[in-house]
Amino acid sequence: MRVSIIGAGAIGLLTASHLSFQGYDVQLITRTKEQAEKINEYGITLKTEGQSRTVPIFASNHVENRSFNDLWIITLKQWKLKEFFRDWENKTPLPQMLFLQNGMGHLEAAESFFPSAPLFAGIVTHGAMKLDERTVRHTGIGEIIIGTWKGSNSIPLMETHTKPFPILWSHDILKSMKQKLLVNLVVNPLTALYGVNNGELLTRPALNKNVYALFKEGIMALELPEGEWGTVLRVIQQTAENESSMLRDIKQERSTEIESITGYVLKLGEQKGLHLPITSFVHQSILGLERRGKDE
Ligand SMILES: NC(=O)C1=CN([C@@H]2O[C@H](COP(=O)(O)OP(=O)(O)OC[C@H]3O[C@@H](n4cnc5c(N)ncnc54)[C@H](OP(=O)(O)O)[C@@H]3O)[C@@H](O)[C@H]2O)C=CC1
Ligand SMILES: CC(C)(CO)C(=O)C(=O)O
Repeated sequence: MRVSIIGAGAIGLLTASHLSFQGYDVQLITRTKEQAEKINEYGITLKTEGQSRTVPIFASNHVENRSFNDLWIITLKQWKLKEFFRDWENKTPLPQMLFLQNGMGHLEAAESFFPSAPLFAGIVTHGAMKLDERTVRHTGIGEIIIGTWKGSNSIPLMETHTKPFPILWSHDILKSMKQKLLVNLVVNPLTALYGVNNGELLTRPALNKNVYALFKEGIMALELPEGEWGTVLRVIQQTAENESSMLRDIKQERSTEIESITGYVLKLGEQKGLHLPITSFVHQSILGLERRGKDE
């Protein structure tokens, strides 16, 4: 199967190297020509605990042989998706597309831009950190869960339960997305506000209380059961050493995905007439930090 991965950041590099190990014919689409040249010359180096493996991958800063691709995996940040949608709107034929973003709302947007393309939603519970243009560290072993969003029920990637890169198929992807949204609602803004790794949310008792308070608002808005606390704890433990993607964005003074995570939950709460003061507080706080680099 020929797979193009759009976006060579942490998740793009991680996914490209593992799919290549699994035997897929992978093409990686970078934003810059320089990054593509580096990857073509030296390959991708994947670092895990005590191990380092390099794999040759073909990279380019534009999509080549569009019609011969079986699948595109989009690993751009949420705020880059609009540009991607506009670039490919009204262009046919389009291959199957799998979106791996955190947050919600992007699949509805994709559907309106690509009404005839088969769309898949995916959630990622791995932790990954891009160390340089061609090197990624797998900081937490999780899984990728995929489900149909629109148009096709055939699995775009083979299901595999093998660690360190399991790919699982969900028949209720919306539920899986809500569960992941709950994790990101709690972990991402709090780690970004306190400047701590994911694991410290649990090991510092004072922070732990805030994690739980935010979780309570989240399950109310998303109509999820109290038992989801176990899911939140499991992902935090699996990615304990990881800096959340939002913490990294704040540190690097980039935009965050706050609107697709906390903003989405606040809108949902508003529609349901719910009072979500802690969610609202962290939303405003992240917006404040996000603007800091831009305004000063
Ligand atoms: N990292 C993690 O541990 C996890 C991340 N996720 C989610 O996965 C998604 C991706 O995150 P992550 O990989 O960390 O983000 P990164 O910022 O590391 O990667 C995004 C990549 O997209 C590239 N890009 C931007 N514009 C274009 C373009 N026009 N064409 C091609 N590439 C482009 C960026 O390039 P450049 O840097 O050159 O601008 C960057 O390399 C997010 O939604 C995130 O929330 C989910 C779970 C865990
Ligand atoms: C799973 C988790 C919380 C890993 O850090 C993540 O999704 C992120 O950082 O955005």
